[in-house]
Amino acid sequence: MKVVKFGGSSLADGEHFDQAIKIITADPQRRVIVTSAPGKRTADDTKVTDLLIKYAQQVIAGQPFQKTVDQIINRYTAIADYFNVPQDQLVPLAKRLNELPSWRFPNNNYLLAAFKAHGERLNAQLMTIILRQLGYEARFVTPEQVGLRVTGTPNNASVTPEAYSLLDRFAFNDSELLVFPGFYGITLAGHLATFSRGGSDITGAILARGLHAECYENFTDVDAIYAANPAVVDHPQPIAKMTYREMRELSYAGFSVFHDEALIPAIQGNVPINVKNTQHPEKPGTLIVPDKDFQPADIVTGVVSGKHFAAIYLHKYLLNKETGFTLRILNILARHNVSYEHMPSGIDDITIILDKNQVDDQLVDTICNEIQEEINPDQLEWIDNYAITMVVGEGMRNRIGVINDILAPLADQGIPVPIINQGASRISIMIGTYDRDADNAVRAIYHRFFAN
Ligand SMILES: Nc1ncnc2c1ncn2[C@@H]1O[C@H](COP(=O)(O)OP(=O)(O)O)[C@@H](O)[C@H]1O
Ligand SMILES: N[C@@H](CC(=O)OP(=O)(O)O)C(=O)O
Repeated sequence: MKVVKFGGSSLADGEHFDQAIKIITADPQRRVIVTSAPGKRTADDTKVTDLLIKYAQQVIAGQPFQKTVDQIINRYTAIADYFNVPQDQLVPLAKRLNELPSWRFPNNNYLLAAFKAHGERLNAQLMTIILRQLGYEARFVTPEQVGLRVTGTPNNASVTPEAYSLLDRFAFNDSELLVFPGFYGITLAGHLATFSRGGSDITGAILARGLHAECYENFTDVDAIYAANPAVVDHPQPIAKMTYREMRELSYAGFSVFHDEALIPAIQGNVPINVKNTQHPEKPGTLIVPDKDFQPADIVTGVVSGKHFAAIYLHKYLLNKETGFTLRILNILARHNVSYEHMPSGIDDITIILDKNQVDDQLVDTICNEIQEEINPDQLEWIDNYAITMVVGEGMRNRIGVINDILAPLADQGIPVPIINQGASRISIMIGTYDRDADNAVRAIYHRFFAN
């Protein structure tokens, strides 16, 4: 059995639905289908998830929202019309969307999550209606019904171990297609909570593990995962095969094509992932497999840059002699619920790199004030313009001199490298640059390793 997830770009309109249904029905192994919310139809279109966020914000602010609701309903109606679905079949979907403001939520974060979840929920319902109308035995299944329990914050949830024991007990028959909404689960108190943005990939992976799929097919809008983001490098080389670890490092650092957290259930369940293009399903796409099933042909598999980083830099003489110094700084971060990404250090210096989406200006000031007061460093800086470039490849493991091949093209281009972190992972090297240089750094490194 295969779990098949379609991204928002693959379910944006009737034609894309039609193509997705051709893919689903072409292979009898494709039995579990995960839907995203309708994505952008054109470059300047708005994703349904973003319309739902607008709807939630208007409700919270007490502003008029009917225009936004109509815009959302129109997206589903346009898809239904493509398949001549009778109007009355959409009435329950529109009713539910209209009723959301009357639901009770513990706070506005839960409200936002529940609104967002409906993009995928209504799309899964619509997909079920269309499949049935076309004569297939299809069942709409919700996270509530299978026990997809989550914890954490309502808009950044994580699956619980209990969800897997509940999924294990979920029964379905050989002839039916199951259609699940992606992106959300149910909290222990019974509220809807979403994963972080792009999180339908996570639902697909949870179901692939929980229902013991032989493969998780992730359909998107590119022929493969490329060795560099196609928005940065012209016609980058497709990656035929890579390991879970490589993909996790690459997606975390910026390969938005597959969510980094979606790798975890696949790793735990040992389920291979195949990323494929909805428009070209005959192409092999990219296969993501356990380390043991992979022999690297190249030194580097991918190069990626993320610009959403900042750093706290501290200098203090005899830092190396002080016990508990790092612990005290990390405690300050932990008090404010801030995690860190990398922490290169020297005898008198330490740089703590973090995802700056976690902090606002006020929190930066609070954290820096607390560090100054508790640690009293000789120098303390908040560096806001870091970008992190990750060079990733299982093939780097036992190679000597890879770092030279990475740094030489950067030096040729006059790109300064304030930070390097090598050794923490055997399959990646982190290069810190200033954000203005990030894309050039990716291009320079890519061309050095993939010139031919
Ligand atoms: N290395 C990469 N290889 C392929 N696509 C990438 C890469 N890095 C970023 N992307 C982007 O990811 C997009 C697909 O991801 P996403 O928009 O989340 O798709 P979906 O709507 O299918 O979930 C591609 O259109 C491409 O712009
Ligand atoms: N619709 C959600 C979740 C998701 O995974 O979407 P997509 O498959 O279009 O990346 C979002 O936009 O974040």
